[in-house]
Amino acid sequence: MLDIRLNSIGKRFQYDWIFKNLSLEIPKGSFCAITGSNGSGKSTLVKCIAGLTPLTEGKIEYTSEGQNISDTEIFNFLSISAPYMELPEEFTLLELLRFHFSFKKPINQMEHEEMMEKMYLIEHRYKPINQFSSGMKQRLKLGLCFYSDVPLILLDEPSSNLDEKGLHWYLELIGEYGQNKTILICSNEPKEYGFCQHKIHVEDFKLKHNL
Ligand SMILES: Nc1ncnc2c1ncn2[C@@H]1O[C@H](COP(=O)(O)OP(=O)(O)OP(=O)(O)O)[C@@H](O)[C@H]1O
Repeated sequence: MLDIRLNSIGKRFQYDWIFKNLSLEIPKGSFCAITGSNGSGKSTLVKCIAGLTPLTEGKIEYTSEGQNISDTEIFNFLSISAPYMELPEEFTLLELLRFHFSFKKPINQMEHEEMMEKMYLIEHRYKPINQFSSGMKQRLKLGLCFYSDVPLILLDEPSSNLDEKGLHWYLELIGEYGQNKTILICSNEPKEYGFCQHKIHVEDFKLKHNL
Protein backbone atom coordinates (compact mmCIF):
# COMPACT_ATOMS: atom_id res chain seq x y z
CA MET A 1 0.00 0.00 0.00
CA LEU A 2 1.16 3.52 -0.71
CA ASP A 3 0.58 6.85 0.93
CA ILE A 4 1.20 10.28 -0.52
CA ARG A 5 2.14 13.45 1.31
CA LEU A 6 1.78 16.77 -0.51
CA ASN A 7 4.09 19.34 1.10
CA SER A 8 3.17 22.94 0.16
CA ILE A 9 3.00 22.05 -3.49
CA GLY A 10 2.31 24.62 -6.18
CA LYS A 11 2.11 24.67 -9.96
CA ARG A 12 2.29 27.74 -12.16
CA PHE A 13 1.96 28.09 -15.92
CA GLN A 14 3.54 31.40 -16.93
CA TYR A 15 2.01 33.89 -14.41
CA ASP A 16 -1.02 31.76 -13.56
CA TRP A 17 -0.93 29.72 -10.35
CA ILE A 18 -3.06 26.61 -10.93
CA PHE A 19 -2.74 25.65 -7.25
CA LYS A 20 -0.48 26.81 -4.45
CA ASN A 21 0.29 25.93 -0.82
CA LEU A 22 -1.44 22.57 -1.14
CA SER A 23 -0.48 20.41 1.83
CA LEU A 24 -2.22 17.22 2.80
CA GLU A 25 -1.78 13.52 3.27
CA ILE A 26 -3.57 10.93 1.15
CA PRO A 27 -3.45 7.88 3.41
CA LYS A 28 -2.61 4.46 2.03
CA GLY A 29 -5.56 2.46 0.82
CA SER A 30 -7.83 5.49 0.62
CA PHE A 31 -10.02 6.68 -2.23
CA CYS A 32 -9.68 10.41 -2.94
CA ALA A 33 -11.68 12.54 -5.36
CA ILE A 34 -10.07 15.58 -7.00
CA THR A 35 -12.90 17.95 -7.87
CA GLY A 36 -13.21 21.43 -9.39
CA SER A 37 -14.74 23.18 -12.35
CA ASN A 38 -13.43 22.84 -15.92
CA GLY A 39 -9.94 24.28 -16.21
CA SER A 40 -9.46 24.49 -12.42
CA GLY A 41 -6.43 22.20 -12.38
CA LYS A 42 -7.59 18.64 -11.60
CA SER A 43 -5.61 17.05 -14.44
CA THR A 44 -2.59 19.22 -13.70
CA LEU A 45 -2.59 18.04 -10.07
CA VAL A 46 -2.89 14.38 -11.01
CA LYS A 47 -0.10 14.78 -13.61
CA CYS A 48 2.13 16.29 -10.90
CA ILE A 49 1.32 13.37 -8.56
CA ALA A 50 2.11 10.91 -11.38
CA GLY A 51 5.44 12.65 -12.02
CA LEU A 52 4.36 13.54 -15.58
CA THR A 53 4.57 17.31 -14.94
CA PRO A 54 7.13 19.01 -12.68
CA LEU A 55 5.97 21.05 -9.68
CA THR A 56 6.83 24.74 -9.51
CA GLU A 57 7.33 24.51 -5.75
CA GLY A 58 6.94 22.09 -2.86
CA LYS A 59 7.52 18.38 -2.71
CA ILE A 60 5.54 15.16 -2.95
CA GLU A 61 6.60 12.25 -0.74
CA TYR A 62 5.51 8.71 -1.54
CA THR A 63 5.85 5.88 0.97
CA SER A 64 5.19 2.21 0.30
CA GLU A 65 5.64 -0.51 2.94
CA GLY A 66 7.71 1.93 5.03
CA GLN A 67 10.06 2.74 2.12
CA ASN A 68 10.36 6.19 0.56
CA ILE A 69 9.87 6.15 -3.20
CA SER A 70 11.65 8.77 -5.29
CA ASP A 71 9.96 10.92 -7.95
CA THR A 72 11.83 9.00 -10.64
CA GLU A 73 10.63 5.59 -9.39
CA ILE A 74 6.98 6.44 -8.75
CA PHE A 75 5.89 5.55 -12.26
CA ASN A 76 6.62 1.87 -11.50
CA PHE A 77 4.12 1.98 -8.64
CA LEU A 78 1.15 3.45 -10.45
CA SER A 79 -1.28 3.00 -13.31
CA ILE A 80 -3.08 5.91 -14.90
CA SER A 81 -6.17 6.17 -17.08
CA ALA A 82 -6.81 9.60 -18.57
CA PRO A 83 -8.12 11.12 -21.80
CA TYR A 84 -4.61 12.48 -22.56
CA MET A 85 -2.91 9.07 -22.10
CA GLU A 86 -2.94 7.65 -25.62
CA LEU A 87 -3.10 3.94 -26.36
CA PRO A 88 -0.70 2.62 -29.02
CA GLU A 89 -3.31 2.57 -31.77
CA GLU A 90 -1.45 0.32 -34.21
CA PHE A 91 -1.30 -2.59 -31.73
CA THR A 92 -3.99 -5.25 -31.64
CA LEU A 93 -5.62 -5.82 -28.27
CA LEU A 94 -3.58 -8.94 -27.63
CA GLU A 95 -0.32 -7.22 -28.63
CA LEU A 96 -1.11 -4.32 -26.30
CA LEU A 97 -1.79 -6.63 -23.35
CA ARG A 98 1.48 -8.50 -24.01
CA PHE A 99 3.34 -5.19 -24.24
CA HIS A 100 1.78 -3.58 -21.16
CA PHE A 101 2.22 -6.66 -18.97
CA SER A 102 5.86 -7.04 -19.97
CA PHE A 103 6.36 -3.94 -17.74
CA LYS A 104 3.63 -4.32 -15.11
CA LYS A 105 2.85 -7.45 -13.11
CA PRO A 106 -0.74 -8.65 -13.59
CA ILE A 107 -2.92 -8.80 -10.51
CA ASN A 108 -3.50 -12.30 -9.10
CA GLN A 109 -1.42 -13.66 -12.02
CA MET A 110 -4.40 -12.98 -14.25
CA GLU A 111 -4.04 -14.33 -17.80
CA HIS A 112 -4.64 -12.13 -20.85
CA GLU A 113 -7.62 -14.30 -21.85
CA GLU A 114 -9.34 -13.62 -18.54
CA MET A 115 -8.64 -9.89 -18.81
CA MET A 116 -10.21 -9.74 -22.26
CA GLU A 117 -13.26 -11.68 -21.00
CA LYS A 118 -13.63 -9.32 -18.05
CA MET A 119 -13.38 -6.23 -20.28
CA TYR A 120 -16.01 -7.72 -22.65
CA LEU A 121 -13.41 -7.48 -25.43
CA ILE A 122 -12.55 -11.13 -26.03
CA GLU A 123 -13.95 -11.20 -29.57
CA HIS A 124 -11.75 -8.19 -30.47
CA ARG A 125 -8.43 -9.77 -29.54
CA TYR A 126 -6.92 -9.38 -33.05
CA LYS A 127 -8.46 -5.99 -33.79
CA PRO A 128 -6.13 -2.95 -33.88
CA ILE A 129 -6.92 -0.41 -31.16
CA ASN A 130 -7.55 2.27 -33.82
CA GLN A 131 -10.67 0.29 -34.79
CA PHE A 132 -12.05 0.29 -31.22
CA SER A 133 -15.00 2.49 -30.31
CA SER A 134 -14.41 5.20 -27.69
CA GLY A 135 -16.25 3.12 -25.05
CA MET A 136 -14.14 0.04 -25.86
CA LYS A 137 -10.95 2.13 -25.53
CA GLN A 138 -12.14 3.43 -22.17
CA ARG A 139 -12.86 -0.10 -20.88
CA LEU A 140 -9.38 -1.08 -22.05
CA LYS A 141 -7.71 1.87 -20.28
CA LEU A 142 -9.52 1.05 -17.03
CA GLY A 143 -8.75 -2.68 -17.39
CA LEU A 144 -5.03 -1.96 -17.87
CA CYS A 145 -5.12 0.05 -14.63
CA PHE A 146 -7.05 -2.34 -12.43
CA TYR A 147 -5.48 -5.58 -13.71
CA SER A 148 -1.98 -4.20 -12.98
CA ASP A 149 -0.56 -5.10 -9.60
CA VAL A 150 0.27 -1.55 -8.47
CA PRO A 151 -0.53 0.23 -5.20
CA LEU A 152 -1.61 3.55 -6.78
CA ILE A 153 -4.31 4.07 -9.40
CA LEU A 154 -4.94 7.49 -10.96
CA LEU A 155 -8.18 7.96 -12.87
CA ASP A 156 -9.03 11.10 -14.81
CA GLU A 157 -12.70 11.15 -15.92
CA PRO A 158 -13.02 7.35 -15.56
CA SER A 159 -16.56 7.01 -16.91
CA SER A 160 -16.10 9.20 -19.99
CA ASN A 161 -17.48 7.43 -23.08
CA LEU A 162 -19.04 4.68 -20.94
CA ASP A 163 -22.74 3.86 -21.13
CA GLU A 164 -24.82 2.86 -18.06
CA LYS A 165 -23.59 -0.74 -18.26
CA GLY A 166 -20.00 0.53 -18.56
CA LEU A 167 -20.45 2.79 -15.53
CA HIS A 168 -21.74 -0.17 -13.51
CA TRP A 169 -18.76 -2.23 -14.69
CA TYR A 170 -16.36 0.55 -13.58
CA LEU A 171 -17.95 0.62 -10.10
CA GLU A 172 -17.58 -3.18 -9.91
CA LEU A 173 -13.88 -2.84 -10.81
CA ILE A 174 -13.43 -0.45 -7.88
CA GLY A 175 -15.16 -2.91 -5.53
CA GLU A 176 -13.32 -5.99 -6.78
CA TYR A 177 -9.80 -4.69 -7.49
CA GLY A 178 -9.63 -1.35 -5.68
CA GLN A 179 -9.16 -2.78 -2.20
CA ASN A 180 -5.81 -2.07 -0.51
CA LYS A 181 -4.96 0.45 -3.23
CA THR A 182 -4.73 4.21 -3.10
CA ILE A 183 -7.06 5.58 -5.77
CA LEU A 184 -7.29 9.20 -6.95
CA ILE A 185 -10.18 10.21 -9.19
CA CYS A 186 -10.39 13.52 -11.10
CA SER A 187 -14.02 14.17 -11.74
CA ASN A 188 -17.03 16.43 -11.62
CA GLU A 189 -19.45 13.51 -11.74
CA PRO A 190 -20.54 12.30 -8.28
CA LYS A 191 -21.50 8.94 -9.81
CA GLU A 192 -17.77 8.40 -10.57
CA TYR A 193 -16.42 9.33 -7.15
CA GLY A 194 -19.36 9.17 -4.68
CA PHE A 195 -17.69 6.34 -2.74
CA CYS A 196 -14.49 8.37 -2.02
CA GLN A 197 -13.74 9.07 1.66
CA HIS A 198 -11.51 12.08 0.85
CA LYS A 199 -11.90 15.07 -1.44
CA ILE A 200 -9.49 17.70 -2.74
CA HIS A 201 -11.31 20.66 -4.21
CA VAL A 202 -8.57 22.24 -6.38
CA GLU A 203 -10.17 25.69 -6.32
CA ASP A 204 -9.61 25.87 -2.56
CA PHE A 205 -5.88 26.11 -3.35
CA LYS A 206 -6.15 28.56 -6.20
CA LEU A 207 -8.41 31.58 -6.03
CA LYS A 208 -7.28 33.05 -2.75
CA HIS A 209 -3.65 32.96 -3.93
CA ASN A 210 -4.34 34.67 -7.25
CA LEU A 211 -6.07 37.66 -5.67
N1 LIG B 1 0.98 22.73 -20.57
C1 LIG B 1 0.26 23.79 -20.21
N2 LIG B 1 0.69 25.03 -20.43
C2 LIG B 1 -0.01 26.10 -20.05
N3 LIG B 1 -1.21 26.04 -19.39
C3 LIG B 1 -1.69 24.81 -19.14
C4 LIG B 1 -0.99 23.63 -19.53
N4 LIG B 1 -1.72 22.54 -19.13
C5 LIG B 1 -2.82 23.04 -18.53
N5 LIG B 1 -2.80 24.39 -18.53
C6 LIG B 1 -3.81 25.27 -17.95
O1 LIG B 1 -3.98 24.90 -16.60
C7 LIG B 1 -5.35 25.10 -16.22
C8 LIG B 1 -5.87 23.81 -15.59
O2 LIG B 1 -6.01 22.80 -16.62
P1 LIG B 1 -6.44 21.33 -16.25
O3 LIG B 1 -6.46 20.55 -17.52
O4 LIG B 1 -5.57 20.83 -15.15
O5 LIG B 1 -7.92 21.55 -15.69
P2 LIG B 1 -9.05 20.49 -15.31
O6 LIG B 1 -9.61 20.89 -14.00
O7 LIG B 1 -8.51 19.10 -15.41
O8 LIG B 1 -10.11 20.76 -16.47
P3 LIG B 1 -11.28 19.85 -17.12
O9 LIG B 1 -12.34 19.64 -16.05
O10 LIG B 1 -11.76 20.71 -18.24
O11 LIG B 1 -10.64 18.57 -17.58
C9 LIG B 1 -6.09 25.56 -17.48
O12 LIG B 1 -6.20 26.95 -17.44
C10 LIG B 1 -5.16 25.12 -18.60
O13 LIG B 1 -5.27 25.97 -19.73
